[in-house]
Amino acid sequence: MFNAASDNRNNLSNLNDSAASPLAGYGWTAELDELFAPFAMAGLVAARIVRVDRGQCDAVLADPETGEPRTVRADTRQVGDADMINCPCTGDWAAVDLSAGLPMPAVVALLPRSTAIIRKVAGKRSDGQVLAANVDTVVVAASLAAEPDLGRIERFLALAWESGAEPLVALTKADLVNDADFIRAEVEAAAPGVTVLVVSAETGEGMDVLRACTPGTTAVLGQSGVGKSTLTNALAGAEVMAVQEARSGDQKGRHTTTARELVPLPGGGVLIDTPGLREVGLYGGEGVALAFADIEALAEGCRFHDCHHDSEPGCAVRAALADGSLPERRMESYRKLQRENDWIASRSDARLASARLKKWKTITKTMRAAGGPVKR
Ligand SMILES: Nc1nc2c(ncn2[C@@H]2O[C@H](COP(=O)(O)OP(=O)(O)OP(=O)(O)O)[C@@H](O)[C@H]2O)c(=O)[nH]1
Ligand SMILES: [Zn+2]
Repeated sequence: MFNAASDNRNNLSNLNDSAASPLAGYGWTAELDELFAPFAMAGLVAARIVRVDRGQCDAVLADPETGEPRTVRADTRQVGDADMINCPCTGDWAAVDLSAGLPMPAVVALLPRSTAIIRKVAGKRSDGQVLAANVDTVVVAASLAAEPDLGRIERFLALAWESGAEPLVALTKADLVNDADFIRAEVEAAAPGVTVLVVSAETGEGMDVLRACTPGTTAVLGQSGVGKSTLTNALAGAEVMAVQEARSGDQKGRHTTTARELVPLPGGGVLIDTPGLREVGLYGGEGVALAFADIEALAEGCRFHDCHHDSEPGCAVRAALADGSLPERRMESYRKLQRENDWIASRSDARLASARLKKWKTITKTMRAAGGPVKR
């Protein structure tokens, strides 16, 4: 006899198959096939989160009826978490319950992330916030139309390295300057091990190389007005993101992108456009060391392995500063970001300790209410 339920499950597992999956264009992989298998068995559907709002999200999934990618609005309250880092975000892979009877589809689980771009939230608090998940390449966009802010680029790169994704710098609006190569060399010195591309969405310069450098999932980070949305539109070959109206003079304009959006690209891969970030606080980790790999390598040559590069004899870092091969500006930037990282690390310890204390208090309270630990 025809068994609708098992037939439906077969369909679902076919749809979730990496190569055949309609979500292949959204970054679905064989590894995700495996991770998702238990959820597929439970009749849940795999989806990629395109954007999040309060308690809800837009997620793209393979429609079980048509097999075509479809965007659904889904409730995310079941996967909400007190720690913002664990909350759903753009780029997350999710298990969605499409069962009839629910007021709307619901996200019931998030799959483990391969990478995550995390910043410290703005202001004095030390909490982390995920900007995008499961990203392969982070494009740090900076405009050639203004003096390059190397410190800011270094900060974005530290964040990018820390995410686990591959960083890349795109210097935008090349059509507005004549000395792009000079600026590129300056930026390259502040970005060891990172490809620095010169692009113009206006003339198309460098866009093919950028396209070739960004397979899989790419997130674009950068200040407001550097042309992130324009890049996204150029790569998507369509007006998917609203672009600012040019403001005369500074080429900066007002803030337009308000949400992180995941956009499929015609040649494969997806792009996550992010709103221009005013504050990009670091959230600890190895990102700073990776972004300043040149200084870390110099420090290997210091006489003392715990050299602070202050007044110790035989300091290779100070020697490089003295002969000019390491710019003072870069050294100061390194120290500043390191201090920031240390501060966040001390705060995380404090936070963990207080969370543990709270948990302990609840346990003791429960035990007391129950008449103390059971004695045998
Ligand atoms: N000449 C020139 N102008 C560009 C280029 N790319 C972007 N612009 C202009 O720069 C301005 C800002 O572009 P957006 O793409 O909105 O910048 P954004 O980084 O997305 O800004 P937010 O959404 O606020 O974060 C707009 O007026 C664009 O037309 C380019 O390659 N050449
Ligand atoms: Zn030293």
